[in-house]
Parts: sequence; structure tokens; C-alpha cells
Amino acid sequence: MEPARSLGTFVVVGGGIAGVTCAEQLAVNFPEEEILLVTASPVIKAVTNFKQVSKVLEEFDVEEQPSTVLENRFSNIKVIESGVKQLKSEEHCIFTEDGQQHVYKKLCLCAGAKPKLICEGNPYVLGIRDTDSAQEFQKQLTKAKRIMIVGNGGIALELVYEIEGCEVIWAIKDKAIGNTFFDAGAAEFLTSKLMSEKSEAKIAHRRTIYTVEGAKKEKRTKAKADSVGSALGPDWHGGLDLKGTEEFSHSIHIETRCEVKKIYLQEEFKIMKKKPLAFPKDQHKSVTIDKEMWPVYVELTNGKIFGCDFLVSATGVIPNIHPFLLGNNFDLGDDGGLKVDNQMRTSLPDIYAAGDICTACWQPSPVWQQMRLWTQARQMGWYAAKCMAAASLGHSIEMDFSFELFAHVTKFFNYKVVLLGKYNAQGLGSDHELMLRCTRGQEYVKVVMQNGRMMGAVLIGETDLEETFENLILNQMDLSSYGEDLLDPNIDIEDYFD
Ligand SMILES: Cc1cc2nc3c(=O)[nH]c(=O)nc-3n(C[C@H](O)[C@H](O)[C@H](O)COP(=O)(O)OP(=O)(O)OC[C@H]3O[C@@H](n4cnc5c(N)ncnc54)[C@H](O)[C@@H]3O)c2cc1C
Ligand SMILES: NC(=O)C1=CN([C@@H]2O[C@H](COP(=O)(O)OP(=O)(O)OC[C@H]3O[C@@H](n4cnc5c(N)ncnc54)[C@H](O)[C@@H]3O)[C@@H](O)[C@H]2O)C=CC1
Repeated sequence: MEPARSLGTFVVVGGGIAGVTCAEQLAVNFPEEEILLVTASPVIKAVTNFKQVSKVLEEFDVEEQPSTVLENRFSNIKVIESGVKQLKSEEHCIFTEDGQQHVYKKLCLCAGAKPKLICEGNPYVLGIRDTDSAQEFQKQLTKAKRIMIVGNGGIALELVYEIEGCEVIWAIKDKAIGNTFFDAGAAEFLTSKLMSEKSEAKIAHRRTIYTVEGAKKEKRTKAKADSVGSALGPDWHGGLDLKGTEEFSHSIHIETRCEVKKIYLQEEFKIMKKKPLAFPKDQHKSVTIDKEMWPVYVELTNGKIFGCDFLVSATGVIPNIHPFLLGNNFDLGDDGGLKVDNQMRTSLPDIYAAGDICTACWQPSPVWQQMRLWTQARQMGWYAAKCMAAASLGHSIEMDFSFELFAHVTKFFNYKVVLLGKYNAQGLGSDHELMLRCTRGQEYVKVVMQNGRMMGAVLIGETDLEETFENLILNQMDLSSYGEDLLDPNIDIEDYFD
């Protein structure tokens, strides 16, 4: 039997970038209707100073705000600060932890993701996701002399560069650093910066800002601290003093091609009679046995054992789908997200999803892929609202232009980093060529070419090439005749293609 759809409202779950953007857009589309935003966190995330840098590249600041700020901006948005504990999709209804139930006509699930830890429930293994977990990390770091970072993606890259006064053992599965964002060439370019900047003062560099203005005045109750908050984002470490106990800048040792085999607590380790290694300060000297006692010991799959104060598991995320599963037969992606089609619809009627919680299952443009990023959360939230609005008027809409080309701008090791299209030749097989230009300490430019067409690019440093390359990838012009001139620094490539 068809449920009584006209009774409900538009309901959005999640106060992160995806949920807030979706609710805002619905509020604009339906000024006469009440939009419910149900969120487990005491604060919401707002996009401010949005700037379209080029056709698809965007930059914005992110502010954590009390939910009243959103309600004041949109009189038809009502924020309910309570976690959803159950969804009854056949009845078009959600149940929240405060004992209420809310009937929806259309629902958008934007509950984000949580850290996928290498080991659940171990107090010495920390994950970083929201303000509370970042503060807990900072607190532990102030007492630490040595930590281990496991993982090779965005969080690990940012942490190894930011942490000072504490020895860092960085354990990665791969041959080179930053595998989710770079190839070995770019990694080499960045590693030299990491190792050479040990005692240099860091130069300030403008990037997307993350602020907690207003929100820091919010009192977090214990119950709230236990619930999931929104993901941090650009410059999340800007306001944190990431300093250990010692008076030095970077001190990093990288262990490649290994994983964590076992973590031992001190007492457990003492009876094992295994030999932990001292921190390898100099790669050329032989490694010595560590005499110091540490709260935890980590055995790596390469056989080495290091003691440390704690570990950070920066090993990716898993979508927060759990509260919505009971009794609802959602189609799930391999990464555990709610599958969504090109109208951001999940497999269940009138339920949409956007941001980190979803797995994009439409036929993507040849130069787009999903990555769980701030920008995609915003774009998906916005587009989901547009789709919900169109569907409630009985039609569907064309895929938004932002999904034509993958574009991400960020900062690693104080360099501006722009990633475009199939920047790591993802899914192109062996049938592609790479062109490189690199000036040590200054810039690294890589383009991925296939059949004379540009498919992707990595731009590190102030290259000023993003707009031109974005156009070349979008228009798929045959560039065979230009050959290596494409990257010749003496040729003003913008003039070429004007
Ligand atoms: C440390 C860190 C640094 C990052 N840096 C960058 C970066 O530099 N650039 C970039 O592009 N991306 C970055 N990201 C990724 C980016 O933050 C996420 O992709 C993005 O914020 C996801 O937004 P979202 O709205 O989907 O989810 P989230 O921000 O996780 O929001 C989910 C919301 O749902 C709520 N919620 C969860 N469960 C429930 C429930 N049962 N009921 C009600 N509400 C619920 C939560 O309280 C939260 O408000 C970073 C992530 C982390 C963790
Ligand atoms: N500047 C940026 O754009 C940033 C983006 N982010 C985003 O935040 C989210 C969380 O960041 P990360 O946790 O760094 O995730 P990530 O997905 O970027 O990286 C996860 C890393 O962990 C590794 N890994 C997975 N399982 C492992 C295991 N068992 N043992 C060892 N290594 C393992 C993977 O190979 C990968 O290198 C991601 O969506 C990321 O894209 C985070 C920080 C900065």
C-alpha cells in the first residue's frame, strides 16, 4: 500500500556539510514548507565565503556554528538536535533518541562516516574525525614523546607535517607516501620537503579555513561528546597546538610496505621478551635496541617492533549507515555506503543520500570519481536537494556539472595541491602516458594523457595551470601535436589554447 506522503515534511539527517547544504537548498526551493534537519551533533557545519575558482574548482571556508544560526538564516528550517536511532522506510518515519518520531515525504540521509580504525576499543589507538576526537588527540600529544601514525591518506599526510616536538613513526602499506593522492614521483617531491624542513620555520600559506566561531561557546555534555560529530575539514589543525613534549621540529621515521601486526600493552610486552627498536634518528647508522619503557608496543608485519605513547589510525572511513539498516533493505556499495543513482536516490522509495554516507553508483563521467571529500559533500548535498525538489514536482533533472570532472584543491606540506580528473590514471590501465615537469622545492606538474587527450593532472606548488588544464580535460581536445610543449615552462600555454 502506498504510504501517505502528503503528511510528512522534507527531512534531512546530519548536520555536516552535506546535510546543511541540502537543508538550505530545500529551504530556498520550498520557502513555504518546513524543512527538518535532524542531527546528532550540537553544532552544524556552514559553508562560508564560497568561491568558484574555475569551472569546477571551488574553495570555501567552513564554520562550526550553533544550529540557531542556521534557523535564523532560514526561517523555514527547524533543527532537531537528536540522533536518529531507527528508520521505518515503509512507514516513511524516523525515530530519534529523544523519543520523537518524524514522518517524512522525502528524506535525505547525510550522516557522514566514521574512522575505520585498525583496532576498535583500544584506548591507545586514536582516530580523528570531529572536534572532540581532534581535541582528545591534542591532549594526548602534549604528554607524548613518540607516537605512531598508521595510514597513508589525507589525515596522515597532514599530521606528519604539523606535529612538532614528538618523534613520529609513520607506518605505511605502500612504497611511497600519500598513496590516495599521489604517485611515487610526487611523493618523492614532497618527502624531500618534509625531510629538509626539519628546523625551518613554516611559512604561512592561505588555504581554506576551518573555524569554530560561536560553536566553541557551546557546552558539550557528556552525552553529546559520546555521539558522532561532523567531520573536520580544511585547516582543522590550524587552531590546535600539535606539539609533543620535546623541543624539536619534525622528527619522522617512515616504515614502508608494512602493516600493524599486533599491539601490546606494556605489561603484556614485558613478559614477551621481544626486542623493540630505538627511534632511527639517522638512516645510515645501525638500529639499536630501545631501553626506554613505553605504554604500548607495536609489532609491524616487517618484523620490527617500536614502543610509543599511542597510535593514530588514519586508515580511512566507513559510512555511518548503522542506525538506518534495521528492517530496511538498502543496496550497499562495496565500501559500505548507501548506493545512490544519478538522482541521489537510494534503493528505497523517497530516501536520498549525500556526502560521505553514500556510494555513487551512476555511470560516472570518464574523468570523475567519488572521494570522500568536503567539496563532494557540498556538491552532493546541493544536488540531492535539487533532485528531491524536482521529484516532488514529478520530474527528474540532469546530472550537475560539478560531477563532470573530479577537482580537488588542498594543501599538503604547505604546498598548494590541485588534483584534476584521473590524476593518478585511476582505471586507465596501462594504456596511458605521463608527462612530468618538476623543479625541486618549487613545483611538480604531472599530466595523464590517453590517446592524445588529457585525462588528469596533479599540480603541486603555484603552477597557475589549473584553469587551462581543467578546460583541456573537459573539452578532450586532441593534444598529440603539442607533444612535450604542453609542459614547457617557456611557453605560455594559456595563450596556446585561448
Ligand atoms: C581530519 C579530517 C580532515 C579533513 N580534511 C579535508 C580537506 O582538507 N578537504 C576535504 O575536501 N575534505 C576533508 N575531509 C573530509 C571531509 O571532512 C568530509 O568528506 C565531509 O565533511 C563529509 O561531510 P558529510 O556531511 O557527508 O559528513 P559529516 O561531516 O561526517 O557529517 C555527518 C553529520 O551527521 C550526523 N549524524 C551521524 N549519525 C547520525 C544519526 N544517527 N542521527 C543524526 N545525525 C547523525 C553527525 O553528527 C554529523 O553532523 C577531512 C576529514 C577529516 C576527518
Ligand atoms: N586535504 C585533504 O583533502 C584531506 C582529506 N581527508 C579526507 O578525510 C577522510 C579520512 O582521512 P584518512 O583516514 O586519511 O583516509 P584516506 O582514505 O585518505 O586514507 C586512508 C589510508 O589508510 C590506508 N589504510 C587503510 N587500511 C589500512 C590498514 N589496515 N593498515 C594500514 N594502512 C591502511 C590506505 O592505504 C590509505 O592510505 C578521507 O575521506 C580523506 O579523503 C582527510 C584529511 C585531509
